[in-house]
Amino acid sequence: MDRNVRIIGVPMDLGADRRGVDMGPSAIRYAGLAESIEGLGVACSDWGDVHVPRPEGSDPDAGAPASGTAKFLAETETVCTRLAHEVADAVADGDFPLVLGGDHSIAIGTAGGVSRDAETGIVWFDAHGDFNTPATTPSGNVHGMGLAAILGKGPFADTDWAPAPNVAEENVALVGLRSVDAAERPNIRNSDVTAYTMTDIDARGVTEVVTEALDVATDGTDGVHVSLDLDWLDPTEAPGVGTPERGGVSYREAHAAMELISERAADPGRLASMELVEVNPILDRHNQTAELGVELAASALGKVIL
Ligand SMILES: NC(=[NH2+])NCCC[C@H](N)C(=O)O
Ligand SMILES: [Mn+2]
Ligand SMILES: [Mn+2]
Repeated sequence: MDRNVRIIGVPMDLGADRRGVDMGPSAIRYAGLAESIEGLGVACSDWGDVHVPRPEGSDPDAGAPASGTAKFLAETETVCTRLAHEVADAVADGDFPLVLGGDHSIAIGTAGGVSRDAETGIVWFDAHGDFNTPATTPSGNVHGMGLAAILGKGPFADTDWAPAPNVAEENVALVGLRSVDAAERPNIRNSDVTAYTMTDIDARGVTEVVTEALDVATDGTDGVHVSLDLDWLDPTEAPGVGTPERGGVSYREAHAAMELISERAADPGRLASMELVEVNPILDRHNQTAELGVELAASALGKVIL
């Protein structure tokens, strides 16, 4: 990593059903994130947390579109707008934003900030598509809608805060899909994002799939945002997540993917930003999932075995 890393925490849990994911940033810091980055010879500064309102006293239906459901959408807008400013500031200062969630709804803020003045591709590592809209969501949870919001799908098209300013659908790759809701499936199929399921990884291996995903995200863009939902990994490796799904990638496959990202982190199409989301310490075992997040971030930022 050729830039200073700027850590930005977002203790957000309003986009998910399971409380506790708001403690993710603390758990990841406690697992030694800054020390691990500095150990690579990369300068690192921790800018603390973006303020997140408490759910108590908030009206979950405020801000929801006229048709459909999206819980705490008004608060999500506030948090993501703040985060987008923080991320855009970091980029303008020449720093590399490393965002710690929080639930995956915060990706709307990260993507909005990093793409403010730059064409940005996204590699979205996730068991889920996060491609629901308020019209198709089975849960009303915005963490299942983040990617659709970034791409301005459904009612998100009519908002000025959700669609990322410079992200083209053609430059978005989903990697590791294995849980897609029935009504979410056509949203993905009818879009121009490239989706790699676990079946693709079974058949072709993680190296080939991630190499191709990076081709998608770097083609004609200024940089790539890596959005890493820890439920991308198998729950045996990452038990501390709110929506675990069996059949995820292994520990070694995850490192292989991050090492590929690091190799491709040079201009053009360089690594622009990264986020670690969905770490829930209440559901974790001895902070295993937060520690894994730290390890994977280090691999993405240049850590090698030898
Ligand atoms: N970022 C996540 N963990 N998303 C899980 C989404 C689960 C489900 N598809 C929903 O929309 O409610
Ligand atoms: Mn997920
Ligand atoms: Mn997700």
